[in-house]
Amino acid sequence: MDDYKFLFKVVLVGNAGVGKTCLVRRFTQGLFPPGQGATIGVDFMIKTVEIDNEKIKLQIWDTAGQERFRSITQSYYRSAHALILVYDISCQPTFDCLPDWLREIEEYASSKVLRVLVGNKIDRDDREIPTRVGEDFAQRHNMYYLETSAKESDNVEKLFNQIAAELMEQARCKELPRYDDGNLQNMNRRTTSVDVTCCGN
Ligand SMILES: Nc1nc2c(ncn2[C@@H]2O[C@H](COP(=O)(O)OP(=O)(O)OP(=O)(O)O)[C@@H](O)[C@H]2O)c(=O)[nH]1
Repeated sequence: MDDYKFLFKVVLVGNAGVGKTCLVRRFTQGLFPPGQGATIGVDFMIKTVEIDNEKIKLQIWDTAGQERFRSITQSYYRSAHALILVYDISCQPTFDCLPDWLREIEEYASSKVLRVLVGNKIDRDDREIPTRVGEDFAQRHNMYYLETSAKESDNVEKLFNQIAAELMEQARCKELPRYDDGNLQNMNRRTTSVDVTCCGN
């Protein structure tokens, strides 16, 4: 029996190879897939989480980073409740492309979408983008910020659970709650609500 109270759509975007598929697989299946091939078009997975005794179903859309799939992936932005923009902390070009991704998001996503910037692969010792630089970028663009490792499972549960909690709170209160545990940094209060699919209504 599919007894969830909320259904939220979360879409991951970002350059090819930054680890979007690995983040999704880590969260939904608890594994770090070996020899992960590039995503073709769009893929999706489901996971139900429980927050404050409420079941929240997350429909997680994993988009291809490769340019040639861009027209397909753009069509998935519109219905997203949250967008996770991923870069690789050990690969400067993936960070340099963030403004291009933001332009895409602005053009194709809802203005109400919850936007989260994620610096992935923090297990690597060849970091090129300091945490502070990622945080600054997120703050300037009104995004949450979190660093993760899909490989080591660092902050992956936290990323999706915080998004679920935040969206649920927005859906309930029609505005952002006070956010004081510091888990997702650079929080800027938003006063918008999201259109939420809620099976209880
Ligand atoms: N060290 C390390 N490697 C990672 C991590 N996440 C992903 N990778 C590696 O990065 C490569 C690309 O991972 P994917 O998850 O396929 O990247 P993607 O963003 O989905 O790529 P596209 O599907 O082409 O858009 C793979 O070789 C992964 O093993 C991580 O947290 N740490």
